[in-house]
Amino acid sequence: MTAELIDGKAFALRLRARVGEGVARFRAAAGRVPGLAVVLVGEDAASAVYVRSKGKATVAAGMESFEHRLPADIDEASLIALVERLNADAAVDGILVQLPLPGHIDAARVLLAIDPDKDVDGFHPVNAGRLATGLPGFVPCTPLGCAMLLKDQLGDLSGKDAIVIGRSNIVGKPMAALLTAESCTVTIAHSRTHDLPGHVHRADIVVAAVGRANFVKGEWIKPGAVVIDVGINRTEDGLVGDVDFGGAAMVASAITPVPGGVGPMTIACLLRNTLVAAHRRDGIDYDAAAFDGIGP
Ligand SMILES: Nc1nc2c(c(=O)[nH]1)N[C@@H](CN(C=O)c1ccc(C(=O)N[C@@H](CCC(=O)O)C(=O)O)cc1)CN2
Repeated sequence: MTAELIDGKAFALRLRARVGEGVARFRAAAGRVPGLAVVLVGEDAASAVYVRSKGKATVAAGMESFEHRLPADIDEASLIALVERLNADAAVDGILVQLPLPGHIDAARVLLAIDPDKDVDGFHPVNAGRLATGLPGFVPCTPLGCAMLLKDQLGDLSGKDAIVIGRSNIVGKPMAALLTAESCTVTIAHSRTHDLPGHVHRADIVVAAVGRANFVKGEWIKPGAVVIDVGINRTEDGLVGDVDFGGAAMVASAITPVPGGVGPMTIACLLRNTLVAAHRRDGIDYDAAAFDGIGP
């Protein structure tokens, strides 16, 4: 292996510590602590683990955590009614509905019910529009974390050729918008892309978010490229990313591991977004650019 390992776990711990300091300053200025409400529907084991981690991290940063666990057979109207109560709750700065939701619930309708100014996941179409047009809003946590790692690794991203493999609303599209805002030349690749290896081979930055184990091969990577692996695939060999790590690490200049790369950044960025939400709601100045240098 020749690539440098991008330690997302360590970066996330530093970011969480900075959020904790920001919470202490907010508390002194506002006389209250930020609050994050997390809604979990059903018994999905991985989701339950993520929700528990979010609650613990929220409390560790000095914020208040409100956890709502609902049965898998809850109807959509009752879930939306809970979201509306949280929208109106003055102690709640951020609202997050853990995904995936059970099949009988239309996730898009539920996300639409969240007040965009409390949408710390950044999934509401209003926040997608704000990101696309450069207005202040909330950026989804996983791509925000990827962008932070990239800027930390490369500094100025301007003029870099970047490829984002995957076009989901949660990762691919916001990732492409963030890279565009950083003046990269961005290709969004997907299942219909012709000559994917050729596209990847031209990129200085590769962000893989396809959800297929070891999908991106080492020989596709341009020598010296930086590779960000968003995939979390459970296989018989354990947890692996979307990138063939062994092959890619031979040619890339830097690469995120799975686990310990992008994943931990997701929760750290959620705390960061919640702190930003609290500042905005109370009209307290918060220089997000000075804090992490990324995003609106
Ligand atoms: N409402 C949301 N739902 C989901 C999101 C989200 O951002 N908002 N993202 C994912 C799940 N997720 C957080 O919710 C998440 C995934 C992975 C990790 C992480 O730290 N992964 C570790 C490995 C953990 C493991 O062993 O399973 C790593 O990569 O090192 C944190 C959060 C889908 N749903």
